Amino acid sequence: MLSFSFAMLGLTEYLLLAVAAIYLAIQFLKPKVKLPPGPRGLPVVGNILQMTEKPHLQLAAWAKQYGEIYTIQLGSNTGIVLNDQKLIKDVLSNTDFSFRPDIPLFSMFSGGEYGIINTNGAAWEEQRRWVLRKLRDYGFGKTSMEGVILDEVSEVVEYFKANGKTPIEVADRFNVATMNSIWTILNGKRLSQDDPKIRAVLTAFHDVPAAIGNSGLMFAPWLRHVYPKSYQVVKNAADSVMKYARAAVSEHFDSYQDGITRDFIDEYIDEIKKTEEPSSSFHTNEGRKNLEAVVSDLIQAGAETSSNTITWAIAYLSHNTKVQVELQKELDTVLGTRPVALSDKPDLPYTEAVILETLRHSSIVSGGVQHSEVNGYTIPKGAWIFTNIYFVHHNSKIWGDPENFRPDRFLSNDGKKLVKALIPFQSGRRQCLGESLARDTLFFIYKYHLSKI
Ligand code: HEM
Repeated sequence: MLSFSFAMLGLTEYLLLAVAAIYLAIQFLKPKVKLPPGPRGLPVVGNILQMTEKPHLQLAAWAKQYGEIYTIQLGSNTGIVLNDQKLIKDVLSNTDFSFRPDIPLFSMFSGGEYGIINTNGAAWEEQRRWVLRKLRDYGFGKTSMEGVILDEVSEVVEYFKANGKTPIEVADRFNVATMNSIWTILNGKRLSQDDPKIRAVLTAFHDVPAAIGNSGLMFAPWLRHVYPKSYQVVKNAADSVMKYARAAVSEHFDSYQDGITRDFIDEYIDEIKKTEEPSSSFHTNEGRKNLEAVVSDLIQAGAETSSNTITWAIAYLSHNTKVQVELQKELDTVLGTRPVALSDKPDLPYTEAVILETLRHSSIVSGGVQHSEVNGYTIPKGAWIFTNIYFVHHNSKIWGDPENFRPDRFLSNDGKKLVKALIPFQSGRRQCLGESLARDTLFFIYKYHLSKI
C-alpha cells in the first residue's frame, strides 16, 4: 500500500506546495466582485494556455459563446473582453479607460515607460498632444503629405513592374515605403529601400507577432523561462528599434544648432532645451528618453501595420477580379487620364468601400489593450480591458458573410457610402495616431497598383 509522509518531499516539491498554498490563499482572500461570465481557466495560468494558438480566433470563439462582454484570467491579471462596437465606443470614451496596463514586454520597445504607446497620465497626454500637433505642422494628415505618399507608392509599384517576373516579398518593399512617409518628417530625409540598418530593424520585427501570440509572454513575464526563444525574438526586435531610434536622436543632439530646426527631432530637442519645469516629460534627460521612445513608437506603429494592410489589399485585389474591374471602372469614369488626388475621395465611393473592406477583412490589429482604474461594480481596479476588434469585424450577425471580401457591403443601393461597425483604428483617447496617413496611403495604393501593373 502506498503511504505518504512530508519527510519524503524534496526541496522542489516543498517549493511547489508553498506556491500552490500561497496561490490558493490569495484566491480565497481576494475580495469577490461580480464579473461578467467567461471561460474557466487553470490555476495560476488561468486562460493563457488557451490563448497561445491564434489568440484572436480563440477570443472570437468565446465572444460567440458569452456575448458582448466576458471575463478571462491571464495569470494574475483579470481581463474584460469587449465584443461589441457600440460598447467599445461607450467604454473607451470614458477617460478612466485610456490607461494602459504595465506590460514589461511592450515597455522594452520604448526603453521603459516613455513615449506614447507605453505611457499613462500626464506624461502620455503631454507627449501625445505635442507629437500630434508637431506632426500636423509638418503636414501630417493634410493634403500637403500627398506628394510624399505618392512618391513612395509609385516607387514601389515601379519596382514591381521592373521585377515582376520573379517572386517579390510585397510587405518587404512596402514597409520602408510606409515608414518613409513618417521618417521624412522625423528625420528630414528619406531612407533608401536597401538601407541595411532599417532593413535589420524591420526584419527583426517579422517574427514578433507569432512569438508573442504563441507564448502568452505578454500576459505573464515569467513565461520567458518557459519560452526563451520567443522571448529572445521579441527582445532582439525591441533592442534593434531602440538602437535605431537612439542613434537618430544622438546624431541630432550632436549636430543641433540653436535656432535652426531641420526636422521633427530638432523641434523636439528645441522643446527639451526650452523646458525648465522639472515635472514635465520634456525636462532634460527625461525629455531625451521620451524622444527616443517617440521615435521608436512611430517606427513600430507606422511601418508594419500599414505595410501588412497594403499586402492584404494587393492579395484581395489579385483574388477578386470582379472588384478590380469595378474599381477600375470608377477610377476611369471619375478621373479619366488625370492623376488622382486626395480631394477626389468623396467622388470615389467604391474605392472607399474597398479600403473599408480591406481594413475589416484583414483586421491586422486584432485587438487593443486598455486599462481601467475604476473600481466599479463589475470591473475591478487593475483589470485589463481588451477590445475584440477582430470579432467586431467578423461577427456574422453584423456582416452576414464576414469571410468574403465584398466591398459593396459598405455601399447603399444608390452607391453612397454606408457607415458600419468598423473600428480598425480603435476608438477613444487611445485611438490610432496615424489613422489619416494609413487611410491616405491605402487610397493611393489602389489607384497606382491598378494603373501601373
Ligand atoms: C493600417 C494601419 C494601421 C492600423 C490598422 C492601426 C491601428 C491601431 C490601433 C488599433 C491602435 C490602438 C491600439 C490599442 O488600443 O492598444 C493604434 C495605436 C497607435 N497607432 Fe496605429 N494603426 C495603423 C497605422 C499607424 C501609423 C501609420 C502610425 C504612425 C505614423 C500609427 C501610430 C499609432 C500610435 C502612436 C498609437 C498609440 C496611440 C496611444 O497609445 O495613444 N499607426 N493603431
